[in-house]
Amino acid sequence: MAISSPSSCAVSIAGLTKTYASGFQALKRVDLDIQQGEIFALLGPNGAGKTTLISIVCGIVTASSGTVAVAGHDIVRDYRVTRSKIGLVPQELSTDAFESVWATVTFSRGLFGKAPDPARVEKVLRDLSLWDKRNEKIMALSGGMKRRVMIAKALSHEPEILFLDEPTAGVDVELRRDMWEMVRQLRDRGVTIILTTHYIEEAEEMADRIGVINKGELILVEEKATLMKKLGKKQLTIELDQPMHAVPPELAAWNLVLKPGGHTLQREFDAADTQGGVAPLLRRLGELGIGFKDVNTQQSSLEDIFVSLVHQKTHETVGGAAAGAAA
Ligand SMILES: Nc1ncnc2c1ncn2[C@@H]1O[C@H](COP(=O)(O)OP(=O)(O)OP(=O)(O)O)[C@@H](O)[C@H]1O
Repeated sequence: MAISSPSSCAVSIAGLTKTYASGFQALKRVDLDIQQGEIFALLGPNGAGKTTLISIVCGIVTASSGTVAVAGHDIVRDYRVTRSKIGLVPQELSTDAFESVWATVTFSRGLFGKAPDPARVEKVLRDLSLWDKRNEKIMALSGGMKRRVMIAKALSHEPEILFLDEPTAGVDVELRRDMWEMVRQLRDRGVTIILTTHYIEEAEEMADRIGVINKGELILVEEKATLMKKLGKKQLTIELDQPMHAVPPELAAWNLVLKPGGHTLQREFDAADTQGGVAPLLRRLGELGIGFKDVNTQQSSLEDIFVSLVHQKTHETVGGAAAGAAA
């Protein structure tokens, strides 16, 4: 039976908690809706609960409380339906080393009760540049190729939702780019993508929306562009012709910082403030006869934002105690 949730929701998570048998609480009342066709990146430090969250949605780990619906179907009551809609590329490469690429991907499709479809398997292998390797045993493949096989397995039954747990951990730059391209193509075909990553650059490059999880709590969910705008900072740097001893009082309104040596003035402002008062400041410098050689602005990256968010939260909640306790 379908749960009443907006039809555009690929995954709807409500009040989800998980306490492992050890007594460790890995998830604390997580609420999250993932829209159909979006790329959602889940960021968080080691041990934050990302894999636990994904594993619950995929039916590998049982929740302690709360509900999850996949395309409107409850993952416990309608587990057959929900599992057939999901593909999971796990963090660890786990597949039969002695099987051929072709056999293992074909077998994965069968696991979901889908009729054999060699044309479909061929397409998946070709899309992932694995076609030439189809008859090779998995153990003979490089780490990057094995990772592609894991993706091929996850796609073999044509899932609507693909979970990628650390898809590019330990892969080289070229394969990472290829995988990003492949993920975008899947999204363009309507597949919803949920990925976890430690590479903030990956989230910055790919995600439509970003969720940040820390110590089992979802501390933020935001459109990437909004997040960068809202929390991002810009820094204006002015390289002076002549060093100065102090910021002239006429420039007080701009809160400039004079760097040691007196050659550089800096000003930080919100990224949402597109002007940042730069033009009036430069005009004022001209009026005061202060010459400059160079002016540049830098925007903080998602990485800066992420680090400051998690750092801030850690200090708020545990008063500076060490994060990421061992299992
Ligand atoms: N089976 C288990 N029993 C007890 N604790 C567990 C179990 N599995 C995970 N944990 C703990 O739950 C917490 C969250 O783990 P999880 O693997 O979900 O984190 P993660 O965000 O995916 O981390 P990483 O980025 O390191 O993969 C960790 O502290 C982990 O040690």
